[in-house]
Amino acid sequence: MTATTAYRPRRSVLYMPGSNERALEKAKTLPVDALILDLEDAVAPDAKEQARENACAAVRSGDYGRRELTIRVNGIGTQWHEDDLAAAAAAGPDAVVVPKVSSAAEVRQLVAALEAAGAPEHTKLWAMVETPVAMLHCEEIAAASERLTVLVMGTNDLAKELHAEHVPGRAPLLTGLGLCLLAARATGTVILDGVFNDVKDAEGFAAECLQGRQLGFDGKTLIHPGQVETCNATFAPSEAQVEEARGILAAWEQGAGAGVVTYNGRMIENLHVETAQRVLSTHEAIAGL
Ligand SMILES: CC(C)(COP(=O)(O)OP(=O)(O)OC[C@H]1O[C@@H](n2cnc3c(N)ncnc32)[C@H](O)[C@@H]1OP(=O)(O)O)[C@@H](O)C(=O)NCCC(=O)NCCSC(=O)C[C@H](O)C(=O)O
Ligand SMILES: [Mg+2]
Repeated sequence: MTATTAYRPRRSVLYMPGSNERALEKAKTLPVDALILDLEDAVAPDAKEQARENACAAVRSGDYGRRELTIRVNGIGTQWHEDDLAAAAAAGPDAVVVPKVSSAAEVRQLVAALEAAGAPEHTKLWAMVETPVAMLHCEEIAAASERLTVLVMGTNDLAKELHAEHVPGRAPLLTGLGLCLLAARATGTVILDGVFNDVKDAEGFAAECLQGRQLGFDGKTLIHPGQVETCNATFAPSEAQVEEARGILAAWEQGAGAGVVTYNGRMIENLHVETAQRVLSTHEAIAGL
């Protein structure tokens, strides 16, 4: 397994249309870990250029504080892609998010284009995986470049491509989600769950956040400010998890040198200690925000 870089909280990652100036303004006040200023599906064709200008101006403004700021460009092969990519690279966001990436060759092409456009070193590539072909090549995609740091699930496109339905529990999508999770963990890449479309269904949203965390996602992409709080709480270790992690580490230290100890009657080996350390470093990173 590739070494994972230092943990940065990406519990809540909110999309907003680059054309929606009110949303761009509101985002400055929201407790999100990251923002995706969208130029793709949320923006009508006649608003694409204005959205591009707004998104690049937002990045240059420096007004978004600790929030990671990214721009989602239109996909490879669209009439807007090259101009979007060049403008985003020049603005220098934390990442350029590219939809519908389907191969390692595309990742290398995108990285070369970012470099040719003079993107600063800190501007990473986030690849959206949202088609069957991407699911089947996800490990190669994730491993194709060190500049690619995050995989983002596109569950609306995936459902469309599969001819699947959006149902509670997401059974039709689980194979694709699982393949991408395997690829992310095998390559040390961060992975974000897809969006939940019904902004009024708080219960359904909470259930899907919990499922995403249990599956192993690092965070979830969102479409509405009303989804942020639940998402942040779900993707942070709970007090009980933090207490348990501390207890495991204490039990391990007391058993100094033993290959196995018990905590609350359960077997603890070094792999459980690593999980406990990860829980605590996640907790500390979130507390430090
Ligand atoms: C879904 C929405 C269209 C709903 O909009 P609206 O009905 O206007 O929401 P509200 O009236 O409840 O809004 C209340 C206030 O919050 C602000 N707001 C709303 N949404 C956002 C947002 N995303 N970011 C920031 N601020 C937001 C409103 O401006 C109101 O502010 P105020 O008046 O000052 O109180 C809308 O939420 C929306 O457009 N969401 C984002 C849609 C989007 O970006 N979609 C693209 C990504 S999803 C996707 O495609 C993933 C993937 O590719 C896949 O395939 O799955
Ligand atoms: Mg999509």
